[in-house]
Amino acid sequence: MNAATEFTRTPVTVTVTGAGGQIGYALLFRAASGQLLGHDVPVNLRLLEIPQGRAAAEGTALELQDGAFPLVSSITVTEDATAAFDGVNIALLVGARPRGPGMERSDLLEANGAIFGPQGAAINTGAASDVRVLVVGNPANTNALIASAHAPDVPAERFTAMTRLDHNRAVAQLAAKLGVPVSAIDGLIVWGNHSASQYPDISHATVHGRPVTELVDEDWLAHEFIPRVAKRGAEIIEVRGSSSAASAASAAIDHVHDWVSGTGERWTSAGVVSDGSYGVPEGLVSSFPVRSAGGAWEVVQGLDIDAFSRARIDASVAELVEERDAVRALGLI
Ligand SMILES: NC(=O)c1ccc[n+]([C@@H]2O[C@H](COP(=O)([O-])OP(=O)(O)OC[C@H]3O[C@@H](n4cnc5c(N)ncnc54)[C@H](O)[C@@H]3O)[C@@H](O)[C@H]2O)c1
Ligand SMILES: O=C(O)C[C@H](O)C(=O)O
Repeated sequence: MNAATEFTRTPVTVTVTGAGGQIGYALLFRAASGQLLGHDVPVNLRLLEIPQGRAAAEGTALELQDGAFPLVSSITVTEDATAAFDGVNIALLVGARPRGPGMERSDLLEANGAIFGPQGAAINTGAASDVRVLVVGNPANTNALIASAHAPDVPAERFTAMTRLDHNRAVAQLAAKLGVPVSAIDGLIVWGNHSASQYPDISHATVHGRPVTELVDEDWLAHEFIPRVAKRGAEIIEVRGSSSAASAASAAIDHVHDWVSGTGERWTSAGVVSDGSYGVPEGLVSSFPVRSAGGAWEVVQGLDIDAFSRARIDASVAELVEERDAVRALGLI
């Protein structure tokens, strides 16, 4: 729509599913402004919706046009996954089926399998060779596993799940407790599933280079910090009346930006396919401590895991194994 005539770079194609929803509304404007991929990178924005969400996505597209973003090369709204993912470089899979009244967890997995399987297949067929996928829609880790299983020609490490919101929440809680800016904290980790079983781990974290474990007590850690971070999604729903949206969009921007641009020596957390590191079964999409270099995530290796951490990592990974086994039993992977 807006011709990015002054940019000589080929536009990067960014597809957002669930584009008519809350997160889509917050995410697309930041992608349009250059915060996702850089302030010199033009973008083609593809907005994928289902019929019920189409009008909202069309409205968002009109507002994106009205933003007159110099980096936006084109805006397309579609209900066709094949068209949405044709040539896609960055796929942000946000649209998902929320748990409805009377729905069991297996119903939720099955309903989302029907979304993420075909979307994975459409990515397999049409995506650009450098495609990078971030799954935001819940249950994010297992949805990423499903999508990846339907995209055998795309390297599994290109499918990731968002645990950056959990990471950011943990950093913010710790910074508030210690009375320091968030930028002073490094080495924090979120392990496992994006669910209440996740383990926000401070045992390797530093503040201004000093170990955080010297500054907080175990009681606060076990009874305040860990449950507060792990249940923050529920707290937001209770206070706000709907689930986190702008903070989730912000975390998605952080995840993709760091993936593409690199983290340097700093760590963050991301749901990535396990290579067996830290005893997490190979092939599961689990949250790990990661750095990004050369456009690829790498798990930070060689960390000592104490008994307190081991038990919590194992519990969250056990939940991921259960989810994987459930979607396997349903024939979704
Ligand atoms: N990983 C995280 O940290 C995190 C954080 C917050 C929310 N979430 C999850 O993100 C998802 C989206 O949240 P939201 O607040 O934007 O929800 P929302 O209900 O406002 O929007 C979701 C949109 O997805 C659309 N949609 C459903 N199925 C689709 C499909 N097959 N293809 C394309 N679009 C489809 C719906 O029509 C709707 O417009 C939810 O699953 C939520 O639980 C994850
Ligand atoms: O917890 C939820 O259902 C919403 C989301 O995953 C969140 O972490 O805010």
